[in-house]
Amino acid sequence: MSNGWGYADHNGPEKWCENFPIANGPRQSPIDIQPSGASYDESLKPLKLQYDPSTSLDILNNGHSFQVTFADDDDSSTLTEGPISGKYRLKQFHFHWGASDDKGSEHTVDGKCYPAELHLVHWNTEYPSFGEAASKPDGLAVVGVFLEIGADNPNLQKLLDAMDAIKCKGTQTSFTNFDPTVLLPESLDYWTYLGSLTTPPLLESVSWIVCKQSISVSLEQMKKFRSLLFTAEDEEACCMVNNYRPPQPLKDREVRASFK
Ligand SMILES: Cc1ccn(O)c(=O)c1
Ligand SMILES: [Zn+2]
Repeated sequence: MSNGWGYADHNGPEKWCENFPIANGPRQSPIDIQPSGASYDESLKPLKLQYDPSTSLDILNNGHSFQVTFADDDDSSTLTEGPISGKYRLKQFHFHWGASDDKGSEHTVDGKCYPAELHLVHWNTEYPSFGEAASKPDGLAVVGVFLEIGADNPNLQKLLDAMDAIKCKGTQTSFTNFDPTVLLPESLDYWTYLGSLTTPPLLESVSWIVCKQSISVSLEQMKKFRSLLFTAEDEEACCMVNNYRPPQPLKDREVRASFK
């Protein structure tokens, strides 16, 4: 396809259903989380995130976001407990953000948008690979963390410093010895529901785990996110902003809370 999917009017979220009809499926993401409609489930366990910094490999501009990819050939970096059963391996994390501070997150809370949202993507080791897991209803688990405008967040700085090397689509650079734990909020209280990838192919294989507490990002740091480009070096430059899918219908799903 000449113009693959993206976030512009001609290839953005409103058009994805043309090539990915599951876009109108029963368990699509993101959603608007309404805390008053979420049911506290005392059987939900605390999240257990055990990451080994030596598994971080590189940082890449893939033309939709920037992502840090991890070695996932053993159980060095895993998510267990929480709402899931079994063990899920960390594959990558990436962000979604807006052109201005009033939008950018994918999930919203009672309609509130955050300027950005972090996704930590894990796959179920019941299956042989990420690719296999991505097509199974319990194949993936993504931890979402909201970013809120506030104080400069020193834990984002290593990511921001790498951005000059990945300005254009298709560029990547080594990104080693990074522990994603530093990106998590103090409290790991969460909402959880069954959903999908928020980008094509929009597969309905994700157990979503959205943290109630946000982490901070400064206005200057957000400007750095917005300095990335959707486009390759030899194309007309287009700023990487508004790379988020809006909330989708909840349909016949419940959202559970790990906290009262
Ligand atoms: C696997 C996957 C792909 C895209 N996005 O946005 C996600 O959050 C997770
Ligand atoms: Zn995402």
